[in-house]
Amino acid sequence: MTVSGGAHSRGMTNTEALRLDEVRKVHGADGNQVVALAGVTLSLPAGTFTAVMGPSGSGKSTLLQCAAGLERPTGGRVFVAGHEMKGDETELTKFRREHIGFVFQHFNLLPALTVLQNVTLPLRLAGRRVDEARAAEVLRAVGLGDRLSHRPQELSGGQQQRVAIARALVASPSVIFADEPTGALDTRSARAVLALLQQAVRTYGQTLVMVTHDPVAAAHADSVLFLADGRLVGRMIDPTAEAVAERLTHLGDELVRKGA
Ligand SMILES: Nc1ncnc2c1ncn2[C@@H]1O[C@H](COP(=O)(O)OP(=O)(O)OP(=O)(O)O)[C@@H](O)[C@H]1O
Repeated sequence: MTVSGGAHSRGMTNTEALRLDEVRKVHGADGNQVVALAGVTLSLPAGTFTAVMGPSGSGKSTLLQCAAGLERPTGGRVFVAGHEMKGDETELTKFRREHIGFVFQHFNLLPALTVLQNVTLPLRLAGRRVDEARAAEVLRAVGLGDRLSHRPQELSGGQQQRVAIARALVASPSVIFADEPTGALDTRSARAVLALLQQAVRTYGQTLVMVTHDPVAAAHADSVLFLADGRLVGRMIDPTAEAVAERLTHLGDELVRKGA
């Protein structure tokens, strides 16, 4: 299946933020190979929020890693904001620093740095001008304006994840990739983080791709892509948690019937 996002329903521009052309990823050596991605083609417009779902082992993390330039595909091509992601490790690192933001399940904040320093670190690493006033403004927007000089361990899990979101937003990347961003949070903090991610897309026009196992989290996205056996097998626009859960159950049934 090929997925192509149309003009966005809220009237956003249809600039392409992410494109994958027949992306394949094979892990392991000859004789012991696992096909994690079996040729994925998709196009996501800028300013959209996309969730990626599928059974365990269906290739979600691999898709995210390849799309974000953290893993090299075995075949196919990845374009971010019209630029093909290619080159040696140094070029890829530079490309990621300029174009890609990350939000991880376990926040990945540096414990020795303050909240403000954590948020400005990607700009420093990229050799970009550090505008502390803007960083503080983004931290205020995520509800942490009074925590700038705190260390991550002085914050709750939900607050730490909001710092990580501010860190991703401050660099204005072409795409933010979030891997199970609410996986380590209680329900209430998860809801706040999801609302914030949604706001980043709706208010700032950020493009966001989120891997999740949770239909409630996926329902915050504009559309959900379903993966099975390393292939895109479906797409749902304007998802509800119930509809996503039902689609996932049927996906599981289909795989059981096929003997996967
Ligand atoms: N480094 C690796 N070496 C070998 N096989 C791998 C490697 N990484 C992933 N795989 C395999 O590739 C397939 C896809 O894995 P991936 O982690 O992308 O799935 P996933 O959908 O994210 O799973 P989960 O929901 O359990 O996190 C699986 O069969 C997995 O075992």
